[in-house]
Amino acid sequence: MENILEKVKARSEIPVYEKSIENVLSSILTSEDFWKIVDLSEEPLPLVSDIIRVLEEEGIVSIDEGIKLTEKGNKLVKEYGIGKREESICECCEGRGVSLKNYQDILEKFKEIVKNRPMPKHEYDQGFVTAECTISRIALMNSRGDLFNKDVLVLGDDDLTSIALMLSKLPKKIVVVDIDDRLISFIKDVAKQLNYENIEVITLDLRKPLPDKYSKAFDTFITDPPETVYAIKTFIGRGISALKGERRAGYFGITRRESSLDKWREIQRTLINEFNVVITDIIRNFNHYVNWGYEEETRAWDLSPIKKKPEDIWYKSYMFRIETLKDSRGFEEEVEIGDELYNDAESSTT
Ligand SMILES: NCCCCN(CCCN)CCCN
Repeated sequence: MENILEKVKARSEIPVYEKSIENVLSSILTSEDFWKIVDLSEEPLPLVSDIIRVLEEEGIVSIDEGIKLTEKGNKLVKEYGIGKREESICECCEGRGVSLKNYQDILEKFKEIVKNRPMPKHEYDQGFVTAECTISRIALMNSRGDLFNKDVLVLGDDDLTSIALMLSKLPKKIVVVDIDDRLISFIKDVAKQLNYENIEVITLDLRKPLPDKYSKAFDTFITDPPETVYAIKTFIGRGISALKGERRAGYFGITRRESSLDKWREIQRTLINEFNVVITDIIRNFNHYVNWGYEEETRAWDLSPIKKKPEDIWYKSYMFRIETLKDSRGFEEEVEIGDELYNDAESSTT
């Protein structure tokens, strides 16, 4: 195992541990599909690709239709006591911990309305979550008292969470900002169809600070940012600076696909030490992303050992909930960056 670890370290910019290799081997015991192996391993996609390359060089896996252990590979996992990865996800809530029993009518209406939604754009790292996930977000936020009669801010909305919020009739007011005019006009049209007045929909580039009128104006924000350090500051930092004051809530998705645990620790440091908020929830794989269609254009495709588009949902993120306390603060500066907003050593689907 030592020599495998050294070889992967030589190839990858991403921190790699023995556990990273164990996670990949354990996932290969469960599935020979690359996307599923990435999903189960919970290591960043580029690192999984490097590990599989080294395992192939060492004759531990063979790659043809799928990724499989060789005789030598089976001996290795026995020697190291590595077993197959069993997830045991709850069939009822898909692991989210919220029931949609009281949200069935909203779910059906939402599915109907979004049938002709704008398709994901690679340019903006778009990739929307399933309808069940979007409505589960409403159930989750409502369960924490963060929606009823509250002012809610949606920072980036290719998921169309704002439409689910309108259907719920829970918020006092909704403000949606997005960089993509297709989404802005789609959401505006739906608001008109629903005769929903308490919503503002505006085009904004979050590299710039929010307009003053949105500073300290909201009780709750939700966002689903790219996962570079800049994106965490500009999406989540803006959200926090938009909250009215203490004991307000923020929700956002963070993946293991594009963020190593080393990056998770940096993100958590930023939340605790820079923004001075508290993390109240981290719900594993709460967000499930529908395959977005531009796979072949992404680095993930180049890194995949087998050029086969994913069939099932493999890309998921954890839902974080934070609350502000005394002297919590957001991020108000402008950032002069280009695609570093979307790309770093660990990203691969942006
Ligand atoms: N590039 C395809 C997947 C994008 C996922 N990221 C944007 C999601 C917007 N709904 C978010 C990753 C989790 N923060």
